[in-house]
Amino acid sequence: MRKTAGDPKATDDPRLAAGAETSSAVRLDDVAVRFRTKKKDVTALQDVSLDVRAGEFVAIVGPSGCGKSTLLKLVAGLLAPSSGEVLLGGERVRGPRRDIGYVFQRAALLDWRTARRNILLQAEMRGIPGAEARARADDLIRMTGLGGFEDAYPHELSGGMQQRVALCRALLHEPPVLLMDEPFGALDALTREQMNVELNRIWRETGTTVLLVTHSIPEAVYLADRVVVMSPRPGTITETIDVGLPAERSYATTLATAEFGAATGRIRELLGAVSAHE
Ligand SMILES: Nc1ncnc2c1ncn2[C@@H]1O[C@H](COP(=O)(O)OP(=O)(O)OP(=O)(O)O)[C@@H](O)[C@H]1O
Repeated sequence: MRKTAGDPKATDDPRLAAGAETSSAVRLDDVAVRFRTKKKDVTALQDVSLDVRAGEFVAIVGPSGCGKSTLLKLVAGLLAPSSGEVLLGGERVRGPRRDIGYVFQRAALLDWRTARRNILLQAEMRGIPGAEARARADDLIRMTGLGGFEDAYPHELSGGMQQRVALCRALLHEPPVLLMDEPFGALDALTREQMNVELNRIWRETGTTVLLVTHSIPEAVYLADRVVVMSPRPGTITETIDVGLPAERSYATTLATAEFGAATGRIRELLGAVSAHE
């Protein structure tokens, strides 16, 4: 059951649109990934099964090299599983998917384009009509607090602002699924907190399903409905933790809740137990 602060029926949360609560947005069935290199074979993922509901926010944590990025690449169709099946919106993923948004640790903006034109690049690549794309870009610029910086070039923006531009670009085509690979890892602690608060709001406003890879346990618990904890390579899912917090979360209040303490404690225990065996 999705958690909301009040009566779910009384909200106009887009994530509660007809049927959205129960339908599967992303599904991995008994997936394994093996890489063959000249020197050795590496099993990156093994026995991974995961079902993410439409509108859900799932965070993935685990030790370095456990296959978190590999998992996102499978969902994006950038990589095929060695065995098992990956489904996006109920459809088997057979190649690169256009109906996703992807945000990486580095914003990867084009230096010679303004913030606005970096965002609109997504529309150009997809052939989204100009007027529609501009209106959507304006909405996103407002939503992410970039107003006033539309015409700035990347070097004139802070790291946090550059990541906001990358987020707008990833959301321009209204993807049902947003994949985020350690998107705030390069930001200072304060900016990272601000970005967490903004991402929580954007997630609620857009109704997008989010898969977030992060090395930060507090970030995972503050943002997610569920946190998937992975084991070292070959990456398997050790445990999935239901955070049990309402979707709308004030930062300071959330960090002081018993649910936040219990979830972060459990994840630390799992990851600690993992490193003790390494
Ligand atoms: N194209 C590839 N060829 C060979 N091995 C690969 C390839 N891509 C990933 N691997 C290996 O698969 C394993 C999982 O890599 P992946 O990048 O998914 O881990 P990760 O959990 O995201 O790591 P990190 O937290 O350090 O970013 C690693 O051992 C990595 O070296």
